[in-house]
Amino acid sequence: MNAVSPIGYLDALNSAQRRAVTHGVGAVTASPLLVIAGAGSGKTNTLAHRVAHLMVSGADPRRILLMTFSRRAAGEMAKRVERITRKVLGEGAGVLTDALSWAGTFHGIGARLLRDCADQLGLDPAFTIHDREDSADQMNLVRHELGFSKTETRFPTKGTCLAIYSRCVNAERPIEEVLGQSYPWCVAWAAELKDLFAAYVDAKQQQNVLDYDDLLLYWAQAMTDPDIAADIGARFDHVMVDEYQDTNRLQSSILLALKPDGRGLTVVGDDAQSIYSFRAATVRNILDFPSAFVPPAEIITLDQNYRSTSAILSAANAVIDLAAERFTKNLWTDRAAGSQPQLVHVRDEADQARFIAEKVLENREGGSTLKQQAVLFRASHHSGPLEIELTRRNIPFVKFGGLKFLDSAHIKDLLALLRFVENPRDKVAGFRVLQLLPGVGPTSAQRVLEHMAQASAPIESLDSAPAPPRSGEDWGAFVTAIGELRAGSAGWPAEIERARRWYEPHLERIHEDASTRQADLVQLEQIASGYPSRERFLTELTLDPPDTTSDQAGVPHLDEDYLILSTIHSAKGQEWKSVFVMNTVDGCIPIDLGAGARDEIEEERRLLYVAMTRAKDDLHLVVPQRFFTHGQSATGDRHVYANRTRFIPNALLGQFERSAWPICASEDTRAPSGGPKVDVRAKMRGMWR
Ligand SMILES: Nc1ncnc2c1ncn2[C@@H]1O[C@H](COP(=O)(O)OP(=O)(O)OP(=O)(O)O)[C@@H](O)[C@H]1O
Repeated sequence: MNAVSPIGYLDALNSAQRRAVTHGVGAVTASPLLVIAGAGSGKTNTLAHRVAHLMVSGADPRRILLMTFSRRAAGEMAKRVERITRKVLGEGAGVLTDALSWAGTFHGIGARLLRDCADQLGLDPAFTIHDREDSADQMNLVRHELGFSKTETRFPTKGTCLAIYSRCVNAERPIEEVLGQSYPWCVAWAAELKDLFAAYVDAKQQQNVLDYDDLLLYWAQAMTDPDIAADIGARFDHVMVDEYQDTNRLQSSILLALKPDGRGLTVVGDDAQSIYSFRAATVRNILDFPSAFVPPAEIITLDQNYRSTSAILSAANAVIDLAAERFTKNLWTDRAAGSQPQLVHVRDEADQARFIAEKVLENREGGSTLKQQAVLFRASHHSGPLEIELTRRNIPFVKFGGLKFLDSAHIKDLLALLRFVENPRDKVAGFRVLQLLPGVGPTSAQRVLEHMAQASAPIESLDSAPAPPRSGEDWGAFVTAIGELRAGSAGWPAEIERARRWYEPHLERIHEDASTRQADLVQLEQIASGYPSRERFLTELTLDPPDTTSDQAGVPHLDEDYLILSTIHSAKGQEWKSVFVMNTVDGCIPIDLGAGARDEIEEERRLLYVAMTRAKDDLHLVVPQRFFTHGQSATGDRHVYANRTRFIPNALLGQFERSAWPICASEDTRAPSGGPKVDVRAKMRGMWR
């Protein structure tokens, strides 16, 4: 055992943090706790200490449920817990933290519990999970079958249908209300949409697939049975939820059903950072939490910010102070003032890109690595011109929140194959895989799937399936490969290599750039080796796909230096020495919104606040004055003028230092000249006289 006193590891915490960490520890069961943790106030640190402290004080790690916003956050939390626990228990800490197996996202935990309790719920535990794109494809199939794709006036698209469905489910609100408030142009289709959703649910059940929403919906439904709720609730002594401001109604119902009296329940969040209402998250969850219990939950507020200089914090406070409704009080810091955040006016997006690239290099000359700097933007496509500029100058960067690694066609193909093997009734996966074979189109794929659907052993039935007419030898190779994969003879993760060997000839036939894509497949194989089974791999990857290739692969990039580009949403929970916020103009932040969307405007304000509070030492908000309009030729020069974001009105300008780039004397600052020094015209005339 280490010489540190058992409680010494809590000395570095401030008193509010320490109260949050030790709340109820040692009592038979802790009363419910809400930690309101402002930006940079050490929320993650505090939660990690609480988990460690519980374990050090004798709590069974297998009975701790920790739910975070992303899988990455769960992983980071587990590492921190281990570091802290190690200080007290030395080497023995590893055993404890390894046993902390119930750490993950709401959806991931839901999937595990549903498989565990499948027989009680009438579910087949081999269900597969559809990601958003698969779900939209499934919705489209049903929409087509019901004849809605051929209506005279245009029926909502598959994406809109899925969004409406998802909103109803997650917000636990009737369709009429959702349509009236968020999709008024679809109100006339309410009856058809209900039929569509009913058929969509049937199709998923026939195929034994669950979509993202089902993971929460089925879990919540399961919890309405008192015996099942008691059984699941009794598995955990402590339930902790991070980023509670970004949970939805369904998640809060689940939580309250897990621990109806709130004992052992801790939620942590910040209402000022609630930015996921488009996924039906509601800030009401955090506000209503204390009064859900009798006696009400204890509230501990963390309001000391350790991250930012006081000049940055003061500007961020001023921005959020203008919010219509707010519950946390302003943060304070004892960090030095530092320089004021800069509002930098540039001519257009091209200048914005040049400015950022130059400044980033200048910072690097000054001793900051690229990784200590981040460029944040509201929408993924905003970074286009910057990506070009960085590439041109050879400045390496990694982008978060853009096109996901797993969205590429070849990765989706290979995953669909594995999913089809896992659950041969999964039509969306089957449809995709079969059409990889030469000569197989939707009709012959459909015929094979129907044949399989009628068989009790679908994969085995492939032997007697009608071979698609033009698939030739590839059909036999496909049936053999899929049979071997299903039998699992190679074992996991070796079987992914078998899958890849089957897929590679098709990859080469379908894609011209097959060799670059092959490298991704090898990388996928590496990622797969980090999971214990095919089922876990597919589940976790579908639920929380890596943002970028390097996000998962990590290791080869660790020593390299690169600039971070990120959407504001994906920057949540992170911090950098220098932060640049692009396009700080109306129309970008707030993003273009219809009139009357007050709640959405408020959320945009919080987004700017989240972006600003990511900065430790310096912050630049860049304001391009004009934007080229889309839909014109490359040489066209139509543009629109932009205004500084409404979230920084004139009254707040004192919080910022303003400048223009490139630096040139503007007209009104040029010194009056007192008339021309040389009368050139007179000289010219004099030449000939
Ligand atoms: N008691 C403390 N003493 C010194 N530094 C601390 C303390 N608590 C936290 N910090 C530091 O403050 C910074 C912010 O902490 P952390 O990332 O946990 O904040 P957070 O509350 O999760 O932030 P956000 O909600 O904005 O993402 C980190 O650099 C962390 O090391």
